[in-house]
Amino acid sequence: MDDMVAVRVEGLTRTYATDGQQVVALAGVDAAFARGTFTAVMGPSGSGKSTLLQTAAGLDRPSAGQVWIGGTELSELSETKLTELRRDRIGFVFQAFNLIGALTVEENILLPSKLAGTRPDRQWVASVVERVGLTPRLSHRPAQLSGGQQQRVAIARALSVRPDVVFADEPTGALDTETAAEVLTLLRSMVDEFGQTVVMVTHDPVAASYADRVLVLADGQIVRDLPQVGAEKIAELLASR
Ligand SMILES: Nc1ncnc2c1ncn2[C@@H]1O[C@H](COP(=O)(O)OP(=O)(O)OP(=O)(O)O)[C@@H](O)[C@H]1O
Repeated sequence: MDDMVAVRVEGLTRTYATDGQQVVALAGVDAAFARGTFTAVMGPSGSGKSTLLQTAAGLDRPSAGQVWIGGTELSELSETKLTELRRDRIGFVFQAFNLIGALTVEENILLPSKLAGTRPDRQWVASVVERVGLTPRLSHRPAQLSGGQQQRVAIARALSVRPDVVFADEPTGALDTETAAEVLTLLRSMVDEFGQTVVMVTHDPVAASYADRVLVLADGQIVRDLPQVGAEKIAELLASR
């Protein structure tokens, strides 16, 4: 496996059986995500974006096809190994922040290392915390923070283990425009300054305009794979389908 590739999926297929009917959520997707890049995954509701993210992140098993995180192929892994891989090598950022209210900001950020029983790289964590602007807030609890600040905690937590990839599912969906721009600028800087890899599902062409690459899904397939073309052009492309 190419060292420059953070995530690769091949023939990724996910079908669901509901009421005796087969729903094809992903219909054989092939894609590679290079290290140090920021990709936006777009497409209409029901096109398979969340399913792509969930299967690529090892949260859900595909019906067929393969996923590699770094050099590791996931289908052979036991549930325990898969859980460890998710914890140690993948960062997650969700629309709803998903922080633990009873823990401080610092404890939330260090939680993945704590769960792994590993010693965090303090210098790395400090530089991430500094970059997201949370150094003065480390002893606060999530409820004492604004939505944008909470999402910055989630970003710092996702990056704390220096993952192979950060998967973000509508990370700005719950934020106002200005706060969303701050969060997207931060994700962008994590890629540019820290060489991290981000794959982000979004409905918002402006959010997608922060990425290097835009993948558009329709009916469980990639129908467009574009370099960054700007928010206006992205909105046009989505409307033309
Ligand atoms: N657990 C499930 N059981 C049955 N069908 C499902 C399940 N999860 C997803 N699907 C179906 O798979 C298809 C793709 O869903 P998915 O959530 O990946 O789309 P999406 O592009 O993320 O949509 P949205 O933008 O609305 O979140 C849809 O037709 C959906 O109804």
